[in-house]
Amino acid sequence: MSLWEIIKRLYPYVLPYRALVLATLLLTLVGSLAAQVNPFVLRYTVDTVQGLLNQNKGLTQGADLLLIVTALLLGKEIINTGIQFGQKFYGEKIRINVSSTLVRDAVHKVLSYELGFYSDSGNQTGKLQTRIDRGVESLMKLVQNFFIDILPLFANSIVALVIMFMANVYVGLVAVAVLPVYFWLSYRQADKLNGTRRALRGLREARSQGLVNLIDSAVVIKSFVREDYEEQKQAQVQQNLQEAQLQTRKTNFLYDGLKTFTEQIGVVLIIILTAYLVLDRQISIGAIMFHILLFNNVSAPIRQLHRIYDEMNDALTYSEGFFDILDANDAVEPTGQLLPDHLQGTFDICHVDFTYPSGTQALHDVCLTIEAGKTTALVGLSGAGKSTIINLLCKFYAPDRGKMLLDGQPLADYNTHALRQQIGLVLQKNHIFKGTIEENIRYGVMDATLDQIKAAARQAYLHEQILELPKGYQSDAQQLSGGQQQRIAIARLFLKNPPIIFLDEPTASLDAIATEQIKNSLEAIKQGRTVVIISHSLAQIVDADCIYVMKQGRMVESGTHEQLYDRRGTYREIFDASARSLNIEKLARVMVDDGDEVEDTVG
Ligand SMILES: Nc1ncnc2c1ncn2[C@@H]1O[C@H](COP(=O)(O)OP(=O)(O)OP(=O)(O)O)[C@@H](O)[C@H]1O
Repeated sequence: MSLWEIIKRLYPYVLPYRALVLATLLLTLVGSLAAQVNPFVLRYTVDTVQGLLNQNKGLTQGADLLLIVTALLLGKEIINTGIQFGQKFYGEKIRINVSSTLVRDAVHKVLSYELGFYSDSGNQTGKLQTRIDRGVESLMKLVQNFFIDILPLFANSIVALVIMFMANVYVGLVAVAVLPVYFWLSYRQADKLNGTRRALRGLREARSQGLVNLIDSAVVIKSFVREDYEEQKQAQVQQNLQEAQLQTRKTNFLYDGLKTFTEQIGVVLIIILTAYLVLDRQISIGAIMFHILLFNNVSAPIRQLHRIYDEMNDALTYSEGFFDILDANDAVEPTGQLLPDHLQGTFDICHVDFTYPSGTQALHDVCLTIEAGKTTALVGLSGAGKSTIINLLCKFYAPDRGKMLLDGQPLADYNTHALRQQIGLVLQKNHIFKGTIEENIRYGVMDATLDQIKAAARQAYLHEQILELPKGYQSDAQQLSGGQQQRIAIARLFLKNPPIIFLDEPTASLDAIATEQIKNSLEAIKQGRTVVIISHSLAQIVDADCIYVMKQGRMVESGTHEQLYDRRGTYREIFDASARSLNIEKLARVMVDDGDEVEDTVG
């Protein structure tokens, strides 16, 4: 991305603050004029003092001069303070406002993208965050540099140079002659440092990320006694950081020294030339200080040049990745117009193929019907493609080929948000937001009352456990056990109360008692709704109205439990393996010996 392209992209963001921009530019102009007051005052002072001395006049006659000079310098300083404040404040205001609009836009865009966007290798959680942070940070450095460094410093420099030329062309030429050397040194410095600041930041992030990972992985590290290994890994990162820091410092000290040396050569040349001109009676003695101070103003921005150049490079590098996020219009979730007002809830899936963005083909020519008001179970070994079917039914992804209909209408035609309002989804591992239990359950219906939340928690067999916590519903939800978090997700479902329910291993992390309780609760909510359930637990699927069996992305069998059992195919294989793993024969014998009803338990 070129600098011009970046400016064009930033233009609409800066446009609403054009009044501020104009005010900043005006202040810059006034500030650059005010910065030249000192040389004039000093020249006037030296020349007047010299005149007084020549006339053998002393302190009494010079008192007026001191008063005038004091008033001038103080007045200028007061004005300058105001100008600098205004300039920095307005510059910062533009920067802060533009940066928050950029972040808002990025968040809005990211939320509007389909799931496939997040699974792209460059967009995974941490990377996306880094791209947004770095992009905005570097763009804002550019805006800040422009208003706070580049504009004021260069305006000062140009005004000072013009004044030098106007006062004396030869002195002006000497000042200009030093500049190319100065520019060249700054360019070399920036070139040497090119990327090192970026590398340094990367290493610092790696170090702090490493520490975070250490804490997250503490249990595994300790259980495998890998403390020494992890320490060495961290030490290596620290060593790289140390070397990069030293290298940066060395380059900076060297080039800063060379630049100061060049500047001093400029000062010496100006002193020699102006002294010669004074002795030749071409200019007054005050002009020596006058030119030296002006030269100082000319060289000031160039001292910052290598930093500005480097930060500009950063903006060029990172802004591209950031604007890519804003521009990923292909990834925006497609949304249909059809409103699912009177849904029956019959899904027809015909000859569907689906491939994840990573290239894994998860479904091959899949056909199934999910009948309205009935419970359909999906069974199959790990990786068979069961969850993928739910992903497609929720419109998280679109199929590569084949038809997907809901109540006879293409699923793609339904308004995505309205459709998802009608669907309740409970997964094997459910996300719990940072916040209280109440807030987490409320996610199901944002304006639910506390009583409604409690009722949902009761249905999910969570209420009693919440009451035992010191802070009750205000406890931190992320501190709950896996099983309790699962019940929060189920409570969200009860609160939302949708006509279509997808359950992907809903009781996976629950203990036996909780599983039984939740199973009963889910039985109640299933009534009259379209339910799709995925479960490795036989107890959850044997009662389903229809069971579909999947193998390696294909639908291989379907029917009721009894039909599939008799067929002695894949379902029977899975069923027998599950029975063996549960040691069901022994359990049954124990229960028979105990005189219990076996049939109820074995199903
Ligand atoms: N987000 C994803 N990106 C890429 N590939 C994926 C993604 N999710 C699943 N897959 C792949 O798709 C295939 C089907 O996965 P899916 O999760 O649908 O299986 P499943 O039958 O639900 O398995 P399990 O019972 O273990 O949950 C697998 O090969 C899996 O690796």
